[in-house]
Amino acid sequence: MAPGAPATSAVPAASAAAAAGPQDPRTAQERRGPERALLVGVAWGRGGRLSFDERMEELRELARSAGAEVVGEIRQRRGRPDPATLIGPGKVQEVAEARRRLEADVIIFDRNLTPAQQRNLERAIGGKVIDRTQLILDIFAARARTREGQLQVELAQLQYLLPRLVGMGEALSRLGGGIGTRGPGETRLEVDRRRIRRRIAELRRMLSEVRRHRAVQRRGRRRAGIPVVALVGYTNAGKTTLHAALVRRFGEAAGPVTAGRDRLFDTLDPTVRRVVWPGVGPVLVADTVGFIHDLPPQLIAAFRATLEEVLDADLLLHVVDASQPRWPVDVETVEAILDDLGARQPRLLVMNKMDRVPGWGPEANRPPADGPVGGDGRGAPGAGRDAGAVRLSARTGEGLEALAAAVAALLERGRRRVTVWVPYRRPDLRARIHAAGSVLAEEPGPDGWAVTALLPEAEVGRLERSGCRLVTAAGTAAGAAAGAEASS
Ligand SMILES: Nc1nc2c(ncn2[C@@H]2O[C@H](COP(=O)(O)OP(=O)(O)OP(=O)(O)O)[C@@H](O)[C@H]2O)c(=O)[nH]1
Ligand SMILES: [Mg+2]
Repeated sequence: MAPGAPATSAVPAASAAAAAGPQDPRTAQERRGPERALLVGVAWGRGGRLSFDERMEELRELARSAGAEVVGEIRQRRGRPDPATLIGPGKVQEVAEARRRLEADVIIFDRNLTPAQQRNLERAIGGKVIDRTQLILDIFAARARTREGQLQVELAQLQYLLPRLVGMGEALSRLGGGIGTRGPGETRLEVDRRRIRRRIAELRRMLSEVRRHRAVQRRGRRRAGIPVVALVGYTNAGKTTLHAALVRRFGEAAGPVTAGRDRLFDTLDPTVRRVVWPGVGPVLVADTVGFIHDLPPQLIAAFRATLEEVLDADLLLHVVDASQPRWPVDVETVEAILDDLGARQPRLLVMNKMDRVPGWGPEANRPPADGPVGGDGRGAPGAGRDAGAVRLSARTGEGLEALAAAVAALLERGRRRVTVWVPYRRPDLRARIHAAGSVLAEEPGPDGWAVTALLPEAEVGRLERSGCRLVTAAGTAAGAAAGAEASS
């Protein structure tokens, strides 16, 4: 690979590109389909929890999910990263040559680049260089559907961009239209930076407005007292597929359910659907954005509010792609992010895609007679990360009953299912029941409400002392209403 060698290439698309000529104003995409990406991986020290291969495989998936075609991959192992260019100078040359040879439109680094490293690399390589964070931001930008999601992504992008605007034109021209376009002088840049800061402030204002609105919705939901179960987990674990399966199986009315797609970060905005959970009653099931290792900090910050809303749930179903040997690492990654977000509620591990695990049958889930459900089909229950997990296939629906039972048990844990009679003159007590537990049913009687709810034991005693009457320890709403009438 002599420097300056002619850009001969075995790639058929090259001839189309050559025919288009250097003056062709069309973008790479218009000329020849997907953007051609060259991946660069760097490993140093003992590496992280994922192997080099696993990280590069994930980068490949991310690039594919962003709509790019991966045309090559270059790796380097080093004692430590080069402060100026991350990879060594010789490797930079190799990447520059590969870019020309493979006619790559974009070089994607597996590691996050400082603004200076990115600038140095773009100069030396002579093409667009982006890092993993920017790749993920691009995917998010393409996926955001709700207004809040779009505002959050734009905010994260601008926050990422701001420190990269220092004395450079490439980053600006990369934006295409919109904020600050190509070839600015220093003065122009100053203006653009100001405009970006103004836009960031504006986005923050709009987001807080949207969030106020969400808070109102959430309060309404709390008042309704319906338990919320949120599906969380690594990207591509099968959350959306499981969400759809649950809605199909337990949903009230058949509505449009979107199926998950095999691409990373397919779901960006939380989707909440109401189902009737066996043994529990109405339950809201929320599908959420997937997590990934080394999640860009800008994105955590931007999506914090959305995630916190979801983390308000009564129970988290942590969905895992159990068909991947690396699943324990993914579990750790997700648990760590949940801990960071301050998630306190019970979590149930759901080992998904079991249809791909040889030798599995849904009977591997022990009957939910007592205690945590699940059990290891292959090893001793109670041992390892998957202790107490439920195994299922969201795709085939096998194992959904075991999940249903496990969730019902967890939602009732530490709470008692009671029907209490609340006199009409004590709306405060009715409000207290709503605040303290999950209301399953309410029926008006001649002189009070019969409220059936899952309540903490202590709260049941407090209510009795305050003038509520326990109608039945457990029973149907209809029976409770009859009881309330009889006792009035
Ligand atoms: N074989 C098999 N494939 C599954 C199963 N569940 C999901 N998948 C596939 O896995 C891929 C990802 O599924 P999704 O439901 O989109 O995953 P997700 O967790 O919602 O992903 P993000 O929204 O990107 O975080 C899709 O191609 C699904 O068809 C399963 O039980 N078995
Ligand atoms: Mg999804």
